[in-house]
Amino acid sequence: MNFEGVGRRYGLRGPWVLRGVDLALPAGALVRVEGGNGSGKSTLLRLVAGVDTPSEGRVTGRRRTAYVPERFAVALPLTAAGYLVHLGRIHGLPSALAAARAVEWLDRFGAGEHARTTLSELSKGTSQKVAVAQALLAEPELLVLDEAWTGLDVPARAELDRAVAERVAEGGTVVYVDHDPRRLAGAADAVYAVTDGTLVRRTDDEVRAAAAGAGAGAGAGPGDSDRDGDGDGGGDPAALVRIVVSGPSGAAPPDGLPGAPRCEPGPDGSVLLTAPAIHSDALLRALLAARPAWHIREVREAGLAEDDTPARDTASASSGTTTEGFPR
Ligand SMILES: Nc1ncnc2c1ncn2[C@@H]1O[C@H](COP(=O)(O)OP(=O)(O)OP(=O)(O)O)[C@@H](O)[C@H]1O
Repeated sequence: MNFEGVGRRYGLRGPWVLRGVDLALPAGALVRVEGGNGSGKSTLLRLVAGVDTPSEGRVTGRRRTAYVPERFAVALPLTAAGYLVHLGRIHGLPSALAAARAVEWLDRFGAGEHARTTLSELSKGTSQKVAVAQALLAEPELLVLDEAWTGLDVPARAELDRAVAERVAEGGTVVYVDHDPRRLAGAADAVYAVTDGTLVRRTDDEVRAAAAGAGAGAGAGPGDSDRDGDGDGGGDPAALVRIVVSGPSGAAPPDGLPGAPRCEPGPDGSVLLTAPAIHSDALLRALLAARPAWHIREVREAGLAEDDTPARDTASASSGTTTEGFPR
C-alpha cells in the first residue's frame, strides 16, 4: 500500500494536520509511528486503516485491513462472542470459523469467561481485549493498532506482542502507535515520526539509539515479563515456551538469543526453540529483529522445565543458544 502526497485537514479551512505524506507499507513489515500528543498519529492511522479519507493526495494498493482504534466503544446488544462472530462474518469468515476464532482469541487474551457477557457489561480492560480480538480474528493483511496495548493486563499485552509477531511472520503488515518506546523495540522494520504536520522516517542510527536509550537489552516491555502481574518479575521461572521458527535454509538460529533457547530441528525445515517463558517476549523480539529474518510460525506454552533442560537456569540464561543438529 502506498501514500502519495497525502494531506488531511478537518473542515474546508481547518489547519492542515498532515501534509505531503509519502509512505510505503510493504507486506511482512512492522511499522512504528511516533510523535507528540496531538501531532496527528491517530489521524494518520485512520487514513492507513481506511476509516478516513485524505483531503488531498492518493492512497493505492489497499489490502484487507483490520483496525483497533484508540477508543473502542460499541453500543450493540450483543455478547462479546456474538459481536466477534458478527465482525468475523463481515470480514468474510464462514459462521462456524468465525465462532471458533472468537473463542480462540478470547481465550488467548484471557477473556474466555466473558464470551457470553454483553458488551455494555464488560470492564474497560475486557472491552479492549474484544477490540483487539475483532481485529486479529480475520487474519488481516494490514493490521492497524492505535495504542492497542493500553488497558490490557500484562499477559494480554504479551499475547498481543506475540499476535503481532505472528501476523508479520505470515506476511501481514502491522502499523502501530504506542506511548511506550519499548513496545516491540528493535523489531520494527521502519519507524516514522509525525512532526510539524509531516511524516519523517527515522534513520537506522536514530532507531538504534532510541532502542538503546529505552533500556531494551534483554528486557521485555514495562513489566511485561511479569506475566502473572504480581510484581515478582514473571510467573513460574520453570515455565517454558516453545517457538517454531523458520529461517534461511539450513541455517542455525542467531547466537546470543535471550533466554538461551534449546534449538532442535522441527517439522518441515523449521526450528523448535524451547526457552523459559519469562524470556519469551525478548526472544520473539530478537527473532523479529534478526537479519536475515526468522519467521515465527507458532508460539505455545510448554509446561515446566525438566531437570535436564539447559534453559531452566534463568539466572544465567541471558545469552548463548544451545543447538542440536545444526551445522555451525
Ligand atoms: N475529528 C476531528 N475534528 C477536528 N479536529 C480533529 C479531529 N481529529 C483530530 N483532530 C485534530 O487533529 C490534530 C491531531 O490529532 P490526532 O488525534 O491525530 O493526534 P495524536 O498524535 O493521535 O494525539 P494523541 O497522542 O493525543 O492521541 C489535533 O489538533 C486534533 O485536535
